[in-house]
Amino acid sequence: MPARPEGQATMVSLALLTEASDAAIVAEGVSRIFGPLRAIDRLSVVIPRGVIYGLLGPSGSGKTTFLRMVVGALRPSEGRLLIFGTPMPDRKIAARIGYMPQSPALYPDLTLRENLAFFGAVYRVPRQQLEHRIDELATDLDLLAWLDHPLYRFSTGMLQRASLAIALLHEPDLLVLDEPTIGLDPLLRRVLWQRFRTLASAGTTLLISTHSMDEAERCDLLGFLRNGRLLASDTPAALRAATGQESLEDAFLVLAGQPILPVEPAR
Ligand SMILES: Nc1ncnc2c1ncn2[C@@H]1O[C@H](COP(=O)(O)OP(=O)(O)OP(=O)(O)O)[C@@H](O)[C@H]1O
Repeated sequence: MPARPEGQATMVSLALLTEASDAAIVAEGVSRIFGPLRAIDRLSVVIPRGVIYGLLGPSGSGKTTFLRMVVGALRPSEGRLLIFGTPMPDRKIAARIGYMPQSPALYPDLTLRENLAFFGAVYRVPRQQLEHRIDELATDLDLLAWLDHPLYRFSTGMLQRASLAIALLHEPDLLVLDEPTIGLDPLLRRVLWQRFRTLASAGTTLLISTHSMDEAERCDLLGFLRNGRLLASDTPAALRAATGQESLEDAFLVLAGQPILPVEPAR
């Protein structure tokens, strides 16, 4: 009875095709090779639009390398990487992406307003919109009182928010954030995550790298990365269920083939 299985196969591949063609990010066997090192090793994933996708992995697992390929700053050594259906790197698509690198790339001697105006010109935000956008972002990110102060006077948390404001300036469709809340206090983390959720609800796709299990729990979808390989990619609940673990940390260890050591009771 070949007709039915064939029909089913067609339906499945059509479903995959539709999912992929509509996706924000499609990676097909993407690698990035530095000399003898495969920093990203044949990574395949489909990330739909309007979700928060977390990339979780230990230091050196390849998170930043993957993010840099997504924003077009690095070329894949192998495979295909499509953003909104277009192979990267591509200038037009890059203009639809907001990137917040791990260390804020800002001008410390300029005021926040001057930094925002500079990047606004780089992103070609129309002049008549720019002033309004600067005020809006400074209000949303609680930086209004600091708009005319130079950045060298800003705390770490304020710099993180300034960096996020710059990534959001041109209202990107895809926001790529490299450990955006590292070193921030819990209240500020919560504020930023509320902001991320609002953006996703409005249709923005967010790709966020993190070390933190607590943040991983807040993502719609999660990819576990280790030694450049994507070990699994699913919802946090599905990853826990598939591994039979209660915590994402233990789910990660199971998928990484590492032993789960008992936690020492507090003294
Ligand atoms: N330009 C480069 N040249 C050579 N090796 C590189 C380069 N960029 C990254 N690597 C190596 O690739 C591997 C992955 O690095 P990457 O920065 O992507 O990891 P990461 O998961 O983001 O780490 P962290 O959480 O510490 O930021 C590391 O071994 C790193 O040393």
